[in-house]
Amino acid sequence: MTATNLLPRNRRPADGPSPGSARTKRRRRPGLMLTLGLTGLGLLVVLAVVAPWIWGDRAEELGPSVHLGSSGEHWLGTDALGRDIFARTMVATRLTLELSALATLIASTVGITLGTLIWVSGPRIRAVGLRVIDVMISYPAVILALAIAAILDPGPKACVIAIGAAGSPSFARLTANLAASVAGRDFVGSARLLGVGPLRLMRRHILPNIAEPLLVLLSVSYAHTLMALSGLSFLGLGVQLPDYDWGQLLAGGLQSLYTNPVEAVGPAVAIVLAGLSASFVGDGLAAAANRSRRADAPAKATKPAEANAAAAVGTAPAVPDDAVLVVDDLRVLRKDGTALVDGVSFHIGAAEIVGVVGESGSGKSLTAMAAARLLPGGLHATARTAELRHPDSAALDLVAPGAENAETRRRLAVEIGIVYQDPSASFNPALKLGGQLTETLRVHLKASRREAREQAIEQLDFVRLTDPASRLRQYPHELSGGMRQRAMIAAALLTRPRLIIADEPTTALDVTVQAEVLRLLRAANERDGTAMLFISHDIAVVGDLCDRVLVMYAGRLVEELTAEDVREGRARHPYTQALLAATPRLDTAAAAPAESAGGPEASAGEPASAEPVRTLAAIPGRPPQPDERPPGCAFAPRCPQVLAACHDTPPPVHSPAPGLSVLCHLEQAGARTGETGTDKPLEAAR
Ligand SMILES: Nc1ncnc2c1ncn2[C@@H]1O[C@H](COP(=O)(O)OP(=O)(O)OP(=O)(O)O)[C@@H](O)[C@H]1O
Repeated sequence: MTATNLLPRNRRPADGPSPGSARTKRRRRPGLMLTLGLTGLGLLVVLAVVAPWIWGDRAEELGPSVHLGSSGEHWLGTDALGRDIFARTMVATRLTLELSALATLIASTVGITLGTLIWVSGPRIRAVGLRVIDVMISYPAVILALAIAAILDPGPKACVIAIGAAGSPSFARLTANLAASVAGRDFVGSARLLGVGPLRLMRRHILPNIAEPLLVLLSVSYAHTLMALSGLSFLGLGVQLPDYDWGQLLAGGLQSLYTNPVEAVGPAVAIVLAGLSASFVGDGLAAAANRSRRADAPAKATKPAEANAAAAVGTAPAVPDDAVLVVDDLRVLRKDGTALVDGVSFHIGAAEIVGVVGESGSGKSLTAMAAARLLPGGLHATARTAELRHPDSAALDLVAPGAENAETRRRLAVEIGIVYQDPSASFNPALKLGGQLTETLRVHLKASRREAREQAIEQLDFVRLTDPASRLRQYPHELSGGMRQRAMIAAALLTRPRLIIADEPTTALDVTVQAEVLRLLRAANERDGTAMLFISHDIAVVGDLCDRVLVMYAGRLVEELTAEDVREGRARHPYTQALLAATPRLDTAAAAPAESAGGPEASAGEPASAEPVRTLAAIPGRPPQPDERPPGCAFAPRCPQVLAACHDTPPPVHSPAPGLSVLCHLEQAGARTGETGTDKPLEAAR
């Protein structure tokens, strides 16, 4: 395992060009291009407005001298009827720009709507829709426009429709693809939890965040449209006399190309300059966007295989009456049947904080997301029981297929609060904090604007954000990372939820802010009696904050123990022992080696002691991929205490006391001394 693999997702180096690569070089001077483009387009717009007033009469005035060359009176000569070509070129600016704008508007509106519909439809329609669009894009837009224009009657209306229709597939594909990439971000997950429907999700949360690349396409598309319209007019399919645009003028000029070439110069130069200006705006916007874009973390990739059965830790013998979340034999499966989370069972009582700890990829987040009905597309969950319980109403089934309805969404939104890992991805960057914080209260609790605002201020105050009222008017980027995470906690607390899921809420923060965030979570738990599922790589943090700790390895729970056991270092499973051994402690810490399972995460930010007392242990090797789990214990290849049985026999569950369980052959083999407990046969434990 490399050190990079061990890093949390938001700390891994992003894929992208190295400094000095070709792409980086092309990004230079976005400001200059943008300025040139905007200036050019600005001048053209001014010209379009004023030209008919200034040159309108002169452009229509017939003269005795036809096909005149360039002169002081007629800078660009005259046409076949003696009209001044410079004046006509200036006047044609308005019609040319108007028609191009109209066609671009049609292309973008139709395309974005189509892309949105494709994205919100089910996976099958989406796949077919994208395939059809790919085929349409593979035909040059001008050829498509020519075909459409030829079918319709020649004229500007036909051309605008033809070019608009031909340009729409590009917008549709970009919209659908960008929406898919933004859909995985935390704030979209939150919005889904809040019960926001797909169309509103698209309008409010996705479109504003993909506006930038769409804007770039808009400028580039405008340049192409202008060229295409001029081309169709030039071919006689576009603007018809007595009206004229630059394409029309160019067609007239080309008839006398050999006798009076200057006639073609004016419209040709105008077309090129306008096209270049629009392209510059597009390129400048793209370069500026590239510079500011944060690189996305690499996508997770796994290979198909068959699920591997094993005994389960955490099946508490007695679920308390006040349990808020009860999960029994939870599996999260890929479409091919591979279990990413395999047979996880646990419960969280009212006011209890349960920690889940494990290496990257062990299934912590998927377990949590399944509990909030927020699994990403392509995955589904099954369970013997997965319920959010409420003393006054029926339990909410968290995995039942087809249970999505308004009441389910409302209960999920109100009863579960989520705090994500990356504070910068937790809020929609395009919306002010106020609207985002008050949304759930207004939509699901029908609070008035004033009540929702007061609640938001109260929670922001609780998380110790200064001047909470003015924070509501700020955008997320105006807050520091720690402030954003505190605002996220405030957002999660707004409905006074029964359960908070905190998915590595401190991993992206520096060590002082981490401590503050942990204090706030504890305070919220004490104030409201909120149950909490707290996920972390860091077993020391989990031991400090939580009441009970679940240890996950390769998609399964391998040990359940009390936080006191964690603090005292009383782990039974060799994996938990290794995590503890790899965790620096303020009283005994030494530097952690890079190749350790808990090492880099656990040691981040911890001060090393001047007097190293013990060396932190490393766990060689890496966890298996979900489809490569061995038939026996998944930890066996890395286990320092491995037995022969570990390699090919699934380990049994051993429960030495209520609330304590461990999935390990060592317990049954009597390899430990002085322990008491009940070994369950494998079948009984499942
Ligand atoms: N959308 C997905 N499609 C397919 N596989 C996925 C998906 N999301 C996660 N996985 C896989 O499921 C397994 C568990 O992932 P999960 O994100 O729950 O792990 P984790 O313990 O939370 O890791 P981390 O600490 O890095 O967030 C991993 O092998 C991961 O590659």
